[in-house]
This record gives sequence, structure tokens and C-alpha cells, in this order.
Amino acid sequence: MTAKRKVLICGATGFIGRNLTEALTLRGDLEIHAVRFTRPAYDCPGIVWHQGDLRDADTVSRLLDGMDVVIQAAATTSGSKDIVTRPHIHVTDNAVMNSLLLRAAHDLGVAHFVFFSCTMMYPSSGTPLAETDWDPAEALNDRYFGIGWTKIYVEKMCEFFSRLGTTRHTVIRHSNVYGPHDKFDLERSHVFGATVTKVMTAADGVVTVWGSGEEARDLIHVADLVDFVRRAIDLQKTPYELFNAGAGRAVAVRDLVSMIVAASGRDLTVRYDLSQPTIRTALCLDCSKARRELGWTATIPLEEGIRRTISWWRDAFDRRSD
Ligand SMILES: C[C@H]1O[C@H](OP(=O)(O)OP(=O)(O)OC[C@H]2O[C@@H](n3cnc4c(=O)[nH]c(N)nc43)[C@H](O)[C@@H]2O)[C@@H](O)[C@@H](O)C1=O
Repeated sequence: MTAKRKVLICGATGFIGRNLTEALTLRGDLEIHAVRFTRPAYDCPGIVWHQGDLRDADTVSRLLDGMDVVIQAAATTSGSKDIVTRPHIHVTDNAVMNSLLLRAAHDLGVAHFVFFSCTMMYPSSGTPLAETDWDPAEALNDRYFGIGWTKIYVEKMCEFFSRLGTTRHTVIRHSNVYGPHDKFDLERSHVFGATVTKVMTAADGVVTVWGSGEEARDLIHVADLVDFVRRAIDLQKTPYELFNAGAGRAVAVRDLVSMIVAASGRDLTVRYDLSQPTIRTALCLDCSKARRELGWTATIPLEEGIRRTISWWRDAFDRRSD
């Protein structure tokens, strides 16, 4: 019998980390270790919990010792309000954590490291952009300067350590992820989570959207991203790969809001508030590399993902019918 691969999921209480943890514990061939920091553990059969601050080098070495795979989903992250008003909160901790994790993975002989990057380096485009369509000589959107370059630094560190021959790395440039366990508060959430909350809780029949509604994003359901990671840790044999992971469709914020309102079944008026934080860019990813090399493609249509997320939101938050 082959030994189970030991998989460490960092950030297991966060949005992506929790969805990964809950899905991967269902597999019989993996032994799942989950790292939490300040948030409490949740019930999940078969999981081994660890607590630790990933900004501390000794803690990082203790956690990675003996692991075969590290899935690095721990990040300081929040939506456009923080990106616009206090962008520095996304920079330092992410740079420190990832630097320590990548060094420890190499020193301790971890076989595979998965890093969630972002898509902030891409220029605004309503047509799909491939991994090679980012030109490092082009300026990043001003709003994304700090976290965008931090992610690129970590991407390059992954490539650097891959070249040393011990650890294989997968970098995933995923688009805007949504689904169960996302942030749904109005301060820190992204556009999808915030809009679901606004629509479901609107007391006066009005939903107020930040910006003009013309900004566009590529939206991917978290279950599709989990499927991506599953394929990467099973199929990738090369030392370093960087992949786009998105739905391949740019959806204007105003259309997203209309779809969420329609799925809610509520009769609401939508207003646009130009004084609120907004990031004028359009994102759309070409994921043909992932299709070719991992057989992956996003499978959950946005309309279906919206229905599923509203249903989850009702179970998790809507106590009015109790
Ligand atoms: C993929 C990418 O995704 C994220 O960056 P983002 O897309 O810029 O962030 P967001 O989802 O918060 O905003 C998208 C747009 O939506 C508008 N918007 C309207 N109404 C609300 C609203 O109520 N809340 C929020 N947050 N935004 C709103 C808002 O004004 C902005 O123009 C990062 O996680 C980053 O890590 C990353 O890689």
C-alpha cells in the first residue's frame, strides 16, 4: 500500500483554504494538515489541526517538517475599499510569510508547493489574456502597485526555488473567486460577496453599488479553483508552472449586480455611487494552458454559481425565517 501524501494547507480557516480543506479531506490518498492562526478550528473529519503564525520562521519550519505538499492559501487580502484606502496592509505580511514558507519548503525537502498569485499585473482587457500577455515593462494599474509587485516577487521566488531542484512549484493566477465561506461583510469583502449581502439585506428596496458598474471582472467559483489545485498536485511533473485560472469571460459589475438581484427574487432598484472606492479595469483570462496541461476548465457557469452561493448564504446568515 502506498503511504498517504501529507498535505499542509496554510490559511485553512480562510475562504480558499477552507474550501480546499473540506474537499481534499474527502480523498483517501491524502493526509490533510490544516494551519489556523487566530480563527477557531471547524469540524472536518480526518483533518489534523495546527496553530501558528506564519510570519515566524521557527513556526514555519515546525509546520512544514515532514510534509510532501504545501498549499499556501494564507494571505492578507480584502477588497477594493482596502486596496484603494490602505494598500500597504496587503504587502508586508504577505512578503514575509511567503519568503519564509518557500525557504522552509526547500530546506525541508517538500516535494510540491502551490502558491495563489493574483491577476493584478494584467492590463485592462475585455478579451482573454494568456500568461504570456503580461509585459513586465508595462506599468501596473496604480491601485494594484503594492500587492501586484509583491505577488510577482513571490512568483519569481517560486521559480527561483524550483531551479534549485528540490521543490516543484505551481503558481496560480486566479481571477475573482466567489462562493461559500467568502467574506460577506461590507468593509472587507470583494464585489461578489458584498453584492450578495447588499441584495439579500436591502431594507429600503435600494442596492448601492460602488463605482459606475462598467468595471469588469472574470469570476470563478471556488469549487473550480479547488479542482484546479487537485489536478496540479496530481498531474504536474515539471519543476515550475504558472497558470491562469478563470472563467474566461469579462462580466461588467452592473451585469453581475443584475444577475444577483434576479437570482434573489427581490424587487430592488440599483444605484451607483461614484464617490466609493473603485478600480477601473477589465479582466478576462485565457486559460488554454491549464486546459492543455491539466485538462482543466472552469465548469460552473456564473448563473449557477450565483444560485448556489445565495442558497449557501441563506443557510449561513439568514436567520429571519427561523
Ligand atoms: C482578482 C483580483 O480581485 C480583487 O481585486 P478587485 O477585483 O479590484 O476587488 P473587488 O472585488 O473588491 O472590486 C471589484 C470592483 O467592484 C466594485 N464594487 C462595486 N460595489 C462594490 C462593493 O460593494 N464592494 C466591493 N469590494 N467592490 C465593489 C469596486 O469598486 C471595484 O471596481 C483582489 O482580491 C485581488 O487580489 C485580485 O487578484
